[in-house]
Amino acid sequence: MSDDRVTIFDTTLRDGEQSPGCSMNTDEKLRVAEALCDLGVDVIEAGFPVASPGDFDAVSKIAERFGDRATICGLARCRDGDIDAAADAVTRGERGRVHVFLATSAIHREHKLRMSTEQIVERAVASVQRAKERVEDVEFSPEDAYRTERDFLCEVVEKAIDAGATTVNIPDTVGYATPQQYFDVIKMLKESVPNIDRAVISTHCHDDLGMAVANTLAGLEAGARQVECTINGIGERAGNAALEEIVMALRTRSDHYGLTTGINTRKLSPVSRLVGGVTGQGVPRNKAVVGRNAFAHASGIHQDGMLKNPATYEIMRPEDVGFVGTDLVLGKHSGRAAVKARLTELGYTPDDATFAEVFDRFIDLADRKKEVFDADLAALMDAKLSGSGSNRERWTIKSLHTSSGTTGVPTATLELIEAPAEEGGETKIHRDAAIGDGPIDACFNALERIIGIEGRLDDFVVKSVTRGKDALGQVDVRLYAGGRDRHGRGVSTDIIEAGARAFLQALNRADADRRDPG
Ligand SMILES: CC(=O)SCCNC(=O)CCNC(=O)[C@H](O)C(C)(C)COP(=O)(O)OP(=O)(O)OC[C@H]1O[C@@H](n2cnc3c(N)ncnc32)[C@H](O)[C@@H]1OP(=O)(O)O
Ligand SMILES: CC(C)C(=O)C(=O)O
Repeated sequence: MSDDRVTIFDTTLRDGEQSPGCSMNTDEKLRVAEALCDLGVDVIEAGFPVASPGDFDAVSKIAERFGDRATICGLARCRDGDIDAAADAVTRGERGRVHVFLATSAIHREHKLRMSTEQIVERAVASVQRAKERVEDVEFSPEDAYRTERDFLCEVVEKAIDAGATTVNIPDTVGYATPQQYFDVIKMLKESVPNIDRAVISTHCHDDLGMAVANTLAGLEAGARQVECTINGIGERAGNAALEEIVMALRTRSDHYGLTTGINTRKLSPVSRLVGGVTGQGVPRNKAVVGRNAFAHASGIHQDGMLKNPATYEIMRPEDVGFVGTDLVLGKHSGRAAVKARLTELGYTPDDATFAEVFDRFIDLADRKKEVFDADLAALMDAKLSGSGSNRERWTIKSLHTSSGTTGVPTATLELIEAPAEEGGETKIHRDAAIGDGPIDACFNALERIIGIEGRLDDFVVKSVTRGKDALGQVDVRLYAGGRDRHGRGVSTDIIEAGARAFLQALNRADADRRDPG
């Protein structure tokens, strides 16, 4: 491999699986392994074969089926049984790797392993040699390498390479290093270990302080050429470095890193969804690269920028990571540009006056609803278009208040704006209140009194435009008024308001005929 090509070692099926609640059965592991091959990872760490017969079976089957598409790796402690199990499983396929590890930091040596430094070196060397008898491709990890004394780390790494390790992995097992510190340790190994050129240096960073990806990238800058990572960053505790973030950082900032991978980035989002589904650990909306919000824009200024040139607010193209496209989410922070663009996409070409009115209704709706969907916007537009035909209706609602319940008389208090008949004329406000059989009936009675036209309600149909508790309700009314049948439509998250708007639209039509009978 050329010196600028980074080996992607995916450990979703091993370290990722160690994340609480993320364990996978053999079928699930096979599905993920196939997706990882399609994605183009170089090495799949498929499991820890000695851990259970099920894991042995999964690693063996993955090696059999996919060992010709990626190197399949099995993890082993420095114990003969572990190494033999890992070798037995991975050698079922064409390209197998055994990954042996042994902790080297003082705290792990003294409290967990209860071994001296001499014993550690001896056991590491013997284990690498045992693995080497079975496979050519052996990786060695000094667990908790970052917290290991530097001289001792150099010694273990050198001896592991002499024993046959072709990859030396430098784990920041507890996610303690900062990017600069991780850079320094990799650089130090490159400069101080005499035989380091005979092995690939690998990174394995945990995310306890949220620095796993930054540390991994720092490791690459210092000379590492393999990265261990997982889809969606799943793994022990806070997780591992996220594969999708590393790959897209290298690609997007190739000007800075000058490194490449063999990953087909268009598969990143599908693999992320697969792993999220199989593990039941969904991807947070704001997750970099693969989260639902990664290419979604909700604020008007950003939406306006995106419509003018996507490069204003996106540094990657959504299609390049497998998203259909940018999502301009309509809501209370949206501006005119985004709403107009969406209406055009939906096939509407409102004139300025119609758009101004629909935009006002949109903002009013967006204040009550988390997200305004296409169907909501279409309903606002349709309600407007099914109006009197003139751009501005003579009567519009300024405010509406109703009271109703199991006791007392339902009442409605309404304020209507009466638009001037001619340009430059005076706008008038009318107020009235009425009672009725229910709050909607009370609204209708108040509307009739203010406008001075009576209607006989023949039909009242209410339906929900979208789903959810805050869905927009649409009311269609048919009433006989001014000697004719009239239709009216109103939409609102409040069904009483939607009914009043529908009734008012029908009365506006009757009023237009009254004023202009011809
Ligand atoms: C940083 C990492 O991610 S390391 C990988 C972590 N992954 C796992 O643990 C995989 C799931 N684990 C398992 O299924 C089990 O723990 C097994 C099968 C590996 C071992 O199970 P058990 O034999 O019951 O041992 P247990 O888990 O209780 O303790 C671990 C033992 O391994 C020893 N050990 C830990 N790491 C190593 C190592 N790299 N090499 C040799 N021995 C080790 C511990 O000192 C301890 O030994 P002890 O029992 O003599 O005190
Ligand atoms: C086994 C090693 C590589 C590991 O997972 C760690 O140190 O975090």
